Amino acid sequence: MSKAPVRVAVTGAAGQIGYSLLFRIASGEMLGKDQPVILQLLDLPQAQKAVKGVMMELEDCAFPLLAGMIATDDPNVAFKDAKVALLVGARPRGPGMERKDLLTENAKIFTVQGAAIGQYADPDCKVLVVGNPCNTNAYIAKEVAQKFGRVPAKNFTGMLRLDHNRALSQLASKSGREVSSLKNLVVWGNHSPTMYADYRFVTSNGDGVKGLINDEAWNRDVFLPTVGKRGAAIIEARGLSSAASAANAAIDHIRDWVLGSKGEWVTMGIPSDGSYGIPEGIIYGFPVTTENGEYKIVQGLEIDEFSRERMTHTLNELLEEREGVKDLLG
Ligand SMILES: NC(=O)c1ccc[n+]([C@@H]2O[C@H](COP(=O)([O-])OP(=O)(O)OC[C@H]3O[C@@H](n4cnc5c(N)ncnc54)[C@H](O)[C@@H]3O)[C@@H](O)[C@H]2O)c1
Ligand SMILES: O=C(O)C[C@H](O)C(=O)O
Repeated sequence: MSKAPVRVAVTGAAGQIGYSLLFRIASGEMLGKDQPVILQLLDLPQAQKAVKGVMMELEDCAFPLLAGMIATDDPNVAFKDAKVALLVGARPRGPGMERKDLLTENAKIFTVQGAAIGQYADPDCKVLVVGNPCNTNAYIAKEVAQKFGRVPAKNFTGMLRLDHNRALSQLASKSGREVSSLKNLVVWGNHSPTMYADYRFVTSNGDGVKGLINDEAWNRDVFLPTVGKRGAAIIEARGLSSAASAANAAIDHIRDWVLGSKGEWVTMGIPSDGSYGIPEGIIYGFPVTTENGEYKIVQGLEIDEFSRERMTHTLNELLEEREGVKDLLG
């Protein structure tokens, strides 16, 4: 017997990431090739015509798993009974802008959407915030949703997976090992240039990759800046922020959360439970494994002095961002 369809809400459906994301969700790449989906597409009133165009194209793909679609400019409608919510819609960064320039501009969107999720989404709705600054936007949505006591705080996550994937590719090319052979990477902290891509535990077919690379200066002077500033490099090159790779990371994040990471570490921005000295509630990139729709932080990793310094630096940025939005949260 075929499975009941799952409602997936996607905001910013008319945008660049939306255009890369929706077709992959409808083809079963996110929730599995046997899982029908109903897409609930949210965008601004002025973007509704473009959303209709995307829906026409989705129709023209005749995806067997696409069991229905709606388009709306009302968050209360978009999130109704959603089991997965991808919060993509927000203004992207342009050339020369830092992510924190977007903070107050985009923050208001996430108070409204947090309230809608808190009231109308499925109580087990898994929420991924992609719109930047995504950690703090996820924090806002989580805090607002908690006022309604339905969707738990742990279900609100931010996207660090693009940074994780970027770091994997850099490590594969430096070490000469296949990307698929690399295990146990962590990206700690904020999705911003302060993130700390920590490859101390990475192995490839049983070999330690740090030992294979054996170049501490490369870590500090090439690897960390390349991963941290990759978003800006793409904006510089394309004139637009990353879209297909961001959509790909969103698919990876939700797929692993829902279907399991099979023992492998993945990075998710999640509300801290106090692990590794990160204050509770802050949305911070942690290494997790996932099983049965739940994530668990990988515990017991040694934090050396360099790592602690980097983890504190990215945490401080998140604390500053939290301070910047505290008035919005009342
Ligand atoms: N976390 C990450 O790794 C990552 C990576 C890439 C991009 N991003 C971010 O994702 C966001 C979207 O990027 P994009 O390139 O698709 O942008 P885009 O400008 O192409 O599309 C954004 C869409 O969101 C819509 N929108 C704006 N406000 C909205 C609201 N209140 N409700 C619903 N929809 C709304 C716009 O109308 C537009 O259709 C940006 O904030 C960007 O910085 C994050
Ligand atoms: O860097 C940006 O502003 C876009 C996105 O967050 C990215 O990392 O590509």
